[in-house]
Amino acid sequence: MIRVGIVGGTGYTGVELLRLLVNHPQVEVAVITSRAEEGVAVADLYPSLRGHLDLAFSVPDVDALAACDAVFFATPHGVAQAMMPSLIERGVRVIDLSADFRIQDIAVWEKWYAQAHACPELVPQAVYGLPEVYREQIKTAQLVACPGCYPTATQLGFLPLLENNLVDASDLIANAASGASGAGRQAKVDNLLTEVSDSFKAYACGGHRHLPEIEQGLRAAQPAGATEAKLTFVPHLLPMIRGIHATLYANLTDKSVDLQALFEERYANEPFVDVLPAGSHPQTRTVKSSNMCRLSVFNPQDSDKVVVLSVIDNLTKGASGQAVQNLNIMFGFEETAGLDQVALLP
Ligand SMILES: NC(=O)C1=CN([C@@H]2O[C@H](COP(=O)(O)OP(=O)(O)OC[C@H]3O[C@@H](n4cnc5c(N)ncnc54)[C@H](OP(=O)(O)O)[C@@H]3O)[C@@H](O)[C@H]2O)C=CC1
Ligand SMILES: CC(=O)N[C@@H](CCC(=O)OP(=O)(O)O)C(=O)O
Repeated sequence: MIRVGIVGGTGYTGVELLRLLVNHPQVEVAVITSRAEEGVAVADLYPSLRGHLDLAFSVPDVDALAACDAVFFATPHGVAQAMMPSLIERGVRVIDLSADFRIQDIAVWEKWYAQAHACPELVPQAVYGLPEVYREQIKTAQLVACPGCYPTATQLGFLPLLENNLVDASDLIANAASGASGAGRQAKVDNLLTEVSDSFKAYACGGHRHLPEIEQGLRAAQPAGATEAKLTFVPHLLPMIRGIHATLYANLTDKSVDLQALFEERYANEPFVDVLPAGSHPQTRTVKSSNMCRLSVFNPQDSDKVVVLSVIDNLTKGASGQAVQNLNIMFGFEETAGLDQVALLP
């Protein structure tokens, strides 16, 4: 049994972590922080957890967190980097759900997040928490930077094509649509029911902060000498609570490959990636509240285009579920421990 702490327990990813961890056989949630809700019982704020967790929110305290085996940060960007040196120094293993340690080039991070990075010296030791690529490094990592939600759906869809240099990497396109919980729990007019429901829009078409993260991951997957991956990424807001649907496009440079077999073989041993039978279209509701990514691959009209469809739950495989998957890998637990929920349907 390990003791874990969660910094930032009142947001959507915080409560999603709790939903998963209260059923984890090897984890005790020992500390959960909120400055605004200090002293409030978790089950009073989130009655869904009544009977599952007898713990109150406390203000973040380094000594209390350092007494844990692992600490999750489910906080806005900028928070984890400020507390990280004192936890790392004291030997705690940290899983950061925010963007603080995802991007290796500090200048790129500072440009997209419009702030100075508080501890650039720890960035090189952060392991990017996409188990389908970095499982071996995650096993021994002290600091894991969990991928963003759009980057998870997009990278899993493009990886088999880029790893095998089968497409023109200089012209990749991702149209991805997210449910409103992707924007977090803070009340914003843009996310009111009356604003989101019964409508559909693109946003951040001129540039979204997940673009450099996705390109970094895609480039790392390419074989030496391949044309550098460049992506046009357009996020959209869907009138639903959870889920991401990414539609990915690329031009094939090698048409001789059996795309269905390629994808099936790439993910054959992955517990949380499901390649659907040829011709199937994945739906977000088939992954809702589960840690699965479901993919399908098409070569429409036998053209030179490949289209990949990729769905995840932004709060589970896109955030807290993937964070628990990383915890399991780091501590040598069964990778699926606490994560075997079947999607909620309808
Ligand atoms: N929503 C999603 O689908 C996804 C979110 N993420 C990322 O996960 C992180 C958490 O997102 P989300 O769950 O939406 O929650 P929020 O970003 O709304 O963060 C909420 C939590 O952080 C705490 N917090 C805020 N500021 C500070 C601070 N300065 N020091 C300590 N604690 C602080 C808040 O508690 P209090 O202020 O009371 O202390 C609250 O519990 C973000 O970085 C987000 O980008 C990643 C993937 C997907
Ligand atoms: C719908 C919506 O607003 N989505 C958010 C996703 C951000 C997110 O979750 O950011 P990280 O994964 O980097 O933490 C957005 O586009 O800003």
